[in-house]
Amino acid sequence: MDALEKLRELLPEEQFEKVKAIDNPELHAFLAEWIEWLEPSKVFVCTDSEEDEQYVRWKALYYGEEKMLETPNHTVHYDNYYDQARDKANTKLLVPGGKEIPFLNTKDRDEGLKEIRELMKGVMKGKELFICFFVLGPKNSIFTIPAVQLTDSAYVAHSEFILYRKGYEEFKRLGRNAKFFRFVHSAGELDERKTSKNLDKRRIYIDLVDDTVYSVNTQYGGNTIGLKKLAFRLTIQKAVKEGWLSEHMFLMRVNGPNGRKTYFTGAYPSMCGKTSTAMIPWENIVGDDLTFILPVNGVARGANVEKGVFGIIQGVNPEDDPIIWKVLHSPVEIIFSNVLVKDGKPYWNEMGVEIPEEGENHSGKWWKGKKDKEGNEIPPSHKNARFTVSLEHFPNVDLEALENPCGVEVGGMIFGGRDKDTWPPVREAFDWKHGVITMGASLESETTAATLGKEGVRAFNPMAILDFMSVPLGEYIENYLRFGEKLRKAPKIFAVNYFLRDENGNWLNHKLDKAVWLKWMELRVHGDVDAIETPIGYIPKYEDLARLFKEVLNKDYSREAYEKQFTIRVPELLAKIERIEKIYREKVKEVPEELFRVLEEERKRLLEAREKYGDYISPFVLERA
Ligand SMILES: Nc1nc2c(ncn2[C@@H]2O[C@H](COP(=O)(O)OP(=O)(O)O)[C@@H](O)[C@H]2O)c(=O)[nH]1
Ligand SMILES: C=C(OP(=O)(O)O)C(=O)O
Ligand SMILES: [Mn+2]
Repeated sequence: MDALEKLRELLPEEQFEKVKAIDNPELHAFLAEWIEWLEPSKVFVCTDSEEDEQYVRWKALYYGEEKMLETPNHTVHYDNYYDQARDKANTKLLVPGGKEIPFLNTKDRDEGLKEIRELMKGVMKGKELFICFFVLGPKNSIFTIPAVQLTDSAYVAHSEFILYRKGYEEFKRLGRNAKFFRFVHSAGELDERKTSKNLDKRRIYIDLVDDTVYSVNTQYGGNTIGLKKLAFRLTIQKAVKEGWLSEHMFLMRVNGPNGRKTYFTGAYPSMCGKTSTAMIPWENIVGDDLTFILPVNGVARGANVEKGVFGIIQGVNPEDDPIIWKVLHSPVEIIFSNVLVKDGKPYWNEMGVEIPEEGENHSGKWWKGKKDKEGNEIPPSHKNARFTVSLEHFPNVDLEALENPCGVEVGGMIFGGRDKDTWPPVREAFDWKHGVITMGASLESETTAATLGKEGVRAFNPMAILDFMSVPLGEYIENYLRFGEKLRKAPKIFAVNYFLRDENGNWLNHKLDKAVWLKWMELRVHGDVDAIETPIGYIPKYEDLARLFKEVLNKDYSREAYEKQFTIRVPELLAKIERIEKIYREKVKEVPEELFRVLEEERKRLLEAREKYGDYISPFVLERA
């Protein structure tokens, strides 16, 4: 029987007509196979209509995966107490023969498919299956990738409507030509709080052969929202094959002198400042998490893969994040997840206002001092609690850039992570290759609550992308290096570090200091200010930063603060090169030879500088040199 005939049997008339309207036999075969396998009691196919979106929103409430809050259009969703972050151990790339690839968590494809299919057999009995169509990147553009999501979680489908552009009409338009991604998700059996119950059987399997990702027995967005971190594995592979970049980067506009607009991308690991950088009130956000960068006529052009934000809520306060704060307190559509709720109002850690001493949170009924099974005190909200909201609601969104089918020209690319003692707050690479190798490929960052496991451990995390890497690292870096050669004028590369600490563990910078580094980088992209040459790149001159601190933050910036922050820390920098080199020599395969050459040159420059000036070199000393 052909797939369409089978679908006619499986679906009620009205739903069948919606899938039939898409002329794509491959899609029909995929849907027929999985509807039969999952055995849902009900199927709903979402078109791009407002009614269908409304239906999904309503179902999230009806099935109890979300609850209404006091403010209209606000809801709260809870994930299981032990399902609050990405599960790295159970996220696997399915590759034929189960080939081991350094740093990637692989599994034999046949075995993996067998296991996940068994876990999903009949898993939707008694549940409703939502079939949704979206696109990655702006519609009908050089960036567009269509995707279909199957899920029994109305919360997941609802989140996707907020975060991605609708794609039903796009599927209709593309017909048989659509090469599309597929996501199959089931939250599995739910407990009385409507959270996934069988966490021991939580699996996220990425089939790189069929561009399909399966996810089961989990609800946390990072594990389930197909178009976000699941699709990311597929797009990295695609980009490396086709010679472009798919990156874990924000995309933002920094406003220069006389109305000049310069676009920056920034790659920092999860929980290391992408959203809070892209949200700086006087600049403009285009995206906060995922960016596609294509070479177009010798220019790097970037576009946001998404149209919304799945942001970390802890620490959002009216002073540092006035725009997010305001949006979170306005009646636009928002899903709060894993926050504290009391009398219909959401609360979160470090929000800068008083928090009730009891209510409901990710642990169920909560009171101050409550402990979990492990004996740890449970804070009001989870560290990785989030808000989900469309970018259109932000007054600082650059809508033109967001929707431009050709994206925007990328002027600068930034790399950064949680580093307490090595990198200065901001510096510029000598050139593309130097930046890609000593900043991107050498990135390390302390682990955070965005993934399950121990926090605060310094970990190798090249381009902030290691958790999502789906090709051998050597190939990925090779593609990066070659990408720069396709450009007439490559973007400037910078590295930032917001997380320097002093001997007592205190931060050396305020959360908003990053706004000054951005203005400096914008000036550097256009050659408007000089800089100090150091062994590791160019750093700002004191005078320029002092002026910018005054102009941007109305703050005095002392010579002492500058000297402390921008001192070149030779021992730490040399130790880092050792670590990085060792990893690439011993663990990664087929590393481009130039990586070792560029690291060696950097080491030499550091050793020579140490000869002349000692271990800790003041920027003032280097300026005079
Ligand atoms: N100390 C310090 N913390 C920051 C800074 N920027 C962001 N954070 C915190 O880091 C966490 C993650 O930030 P976020 O921008 O959401 O990270 P993302 O996951 O990369 O988007 C939040 O708790 C922020 O409050 C900073 O400049 N300094
Ligand atoms: C969604 C995530 O992204 P980020 O923390 O980078 O915003 C995640 O890490 O699960
Ligand atoms: Mn973020």
